[in-house]
Amino acid sequence: MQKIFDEVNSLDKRSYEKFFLTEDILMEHAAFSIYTYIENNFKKNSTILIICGSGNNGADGLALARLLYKKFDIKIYLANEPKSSMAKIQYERIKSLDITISEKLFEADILIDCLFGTGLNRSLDENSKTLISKLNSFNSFKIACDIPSGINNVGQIENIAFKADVTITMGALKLSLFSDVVKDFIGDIQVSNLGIQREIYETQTNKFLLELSDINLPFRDKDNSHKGTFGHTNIIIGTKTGAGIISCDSAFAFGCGLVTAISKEDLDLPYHIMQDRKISKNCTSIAIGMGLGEYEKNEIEKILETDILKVIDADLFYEKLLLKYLDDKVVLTPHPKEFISLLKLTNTDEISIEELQNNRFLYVEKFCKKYPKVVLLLKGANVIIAQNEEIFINNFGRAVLSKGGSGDVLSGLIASLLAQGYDRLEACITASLAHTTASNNYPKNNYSLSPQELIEEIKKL
Ligand SMILES: NC(=O)C1=CN([C@@H]2O[C@H](COP(=O)(O)OP(=O)(O)OC[C@H]3O[C@@H](n4cnc5c(N)ncnc54)[C@H](OP(=O)(O)O)[C@@H]3O)[C@@H](O)[C@H]2O)[C@@H](O)CC1
Ligand SMILES: Nc1ncnc2c1ncn2[C@@H]1O[C@H](COP(=O)(O)OP(=O)(O)O)[C@@H](O)[C@H]1O
Ligand SMILES: [K+]
Repeated sequence: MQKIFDEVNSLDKRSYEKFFLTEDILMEHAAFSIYTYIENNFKKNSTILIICGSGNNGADGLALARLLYKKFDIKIYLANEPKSSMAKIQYERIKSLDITISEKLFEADILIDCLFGTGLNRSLDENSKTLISKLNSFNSFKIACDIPSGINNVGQIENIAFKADVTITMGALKLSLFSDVVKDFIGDIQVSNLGIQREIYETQTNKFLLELSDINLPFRDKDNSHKGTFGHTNIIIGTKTGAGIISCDSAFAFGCGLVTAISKEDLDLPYHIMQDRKISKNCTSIAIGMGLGEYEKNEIEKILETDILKVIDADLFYEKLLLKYLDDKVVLTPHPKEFISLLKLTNTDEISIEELQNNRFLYVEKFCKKYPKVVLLLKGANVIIAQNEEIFINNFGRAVLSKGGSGDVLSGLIASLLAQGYDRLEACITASLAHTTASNNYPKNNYSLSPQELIEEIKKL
C-alpha cells in the first residue's frame, strides 16, 4: 500500500528544514518528472502547450517548458501573469530562451495543466472556467501537474475541472485525488520524487492507498483438513431472496468450507448451499441485511446478539436496533444512501447524499471516531475501508460494478473470509480487492456483468 496525506505543504517544509533542500530544487524535480514522462511516452517534436497560472503550479510549468525546449515543439499559454516569487524567477529563466508565448489556446498533441495546484483557494472565475472547458474540449493527451485544476484540497469540484489522462502529483499522494467526484478527472496517477526518495520525504500517516499486491487470497496451506477447517458462514435470507442467495454463492466461491442459507421458507438453492431455519452451531461468521425486507425484529436481535463476527449490510442500516451492536464483532458495508441513514440513526449527522459524496472522508472519520471498534466499508467509486483512525482506499473499481447484486457479492466475500479466520480489516481489504480485480478482469464489456459472472471471475483470481 502507498501512503496518502491530507496535505503536503508540511512535507515540503520539512524537506527544507531537515534536508536543506530549497523550493528551487523541489520545483526542478517536479518539472523534471513531467519531462521524463513526456520523453518516455511521446515522439520528439510532438506539439506541447503548457497552460500556466500565476503561482507555483504555473512555475512548475515554466520550468518544464525550459526542460522540454528544443526537443519538443513547445508553447506556453500564460493564463495569468507570474505572481509568486518562484513563478517570477522561472519566467525570467524562460525569457532567456526563445520559447513562444501563445496568445491563444490550440489543440496540441499534449496539453499540460499548470493553472492551479494545491493553492486553489476560492471559486474559479468565469475566465478560468471558460479556459478549462475549452481545454477539455480538445482531443489532446492531457497531463495535470500536481492535481487537475478545479479540484480543491479536499477533493471537491465546484464547477469544472481539467479532465486529465494522467496526473503527475508532487512528492506524495494527496487525499484530494481519491474522492469519488474526482474519479473521472485524475486519470492515472504518478508520484514525482522531489529530490529525495519518497520514503524519506514522507512521514507518518493514517491513510493508505491499496495496491493489488495487498490482496491475500485464501489459498489453503493445510492438506490435513476437512470442510470445517475453513469455516462455516451463515447468510440470512430476507424477503428479497435473490440478494442473500448471491451472497451464499460468492461466500462459497471464496473458500469458506460450508455455507448455510438461514431462511424461514424452503428455498430453491444451488446444491452446494445448505439450508436451515436457525444459526448453525459451528457458525464462524454471519452476513445479514441483504434483501432483508420484512423480518421479525426479535429474530434479528437474536442474531445480532451472538458472539459471531458479522457483515451487516443494506436494509439493516435503517433499523434503530442496530445501534446496540456497533461493536468489535461487526463489519458495516453501506452504500452512500445507507450510510447517511446510519449517520442519522447514530445522531452523528443529518446530511444529503450530495454532502456525503463531497466529504466522504470527513464523515467516515466522524463515524469511526464515534464507533472506533466497528470496521466500516463505505461503498462507492472509490471504496473506503476504515477503523478507528485508519483509512484504506481501494480505487480500482470501475463502472462495470454499477449493477444490482454487486454489493451482495461483496458481502458474501467478506463473510467468507471472516469465517475462515481473517480479521475484519484484512477480510475487507482482500474481499474489496478481489471484488474490483475480478470485475476488471471481466472480458466482455463494461455494462453486462452479472453477479454470477462476477463470482466466476473471482474463482479465476
Ligand atoms: N515547495 C513548493 O512550494 C512546491 C510547489 N510545487 C507546486 O506549487 C503548487 C502550489 O503552488 P501555490 O501554492 O503557489 O499555488 P497554485 O496552485 O499555483 O495557485 C495559487 C495561485 O493561483 C491563484 N488562485 C488560487 N485560486 C484561484 C482562483 N479560484 N481563481 C483565480 N486565481 C486563483 C492565487 O492567487 P492569489 O490567491 O494569490 O490571489 C495564486 O496566484 C503545487 O501544486 C505544485 O504544483 C512543486 O513545484 C513542488 C514544490
Ligand atoms: N462506478 C463504480 N466504480 C467502482 N465501484 C463501483 C461503482 N459502482 C458500484 N461499485 C461497487 O459495486 C458495489 C455496489 O454495491 P451495492 O450498491 O450495495 O449493490 P447491491 O445492493 O445491488 O448489491 C459496491 O461495492 C460499489 O463500491
Ligand atoms: K494543475
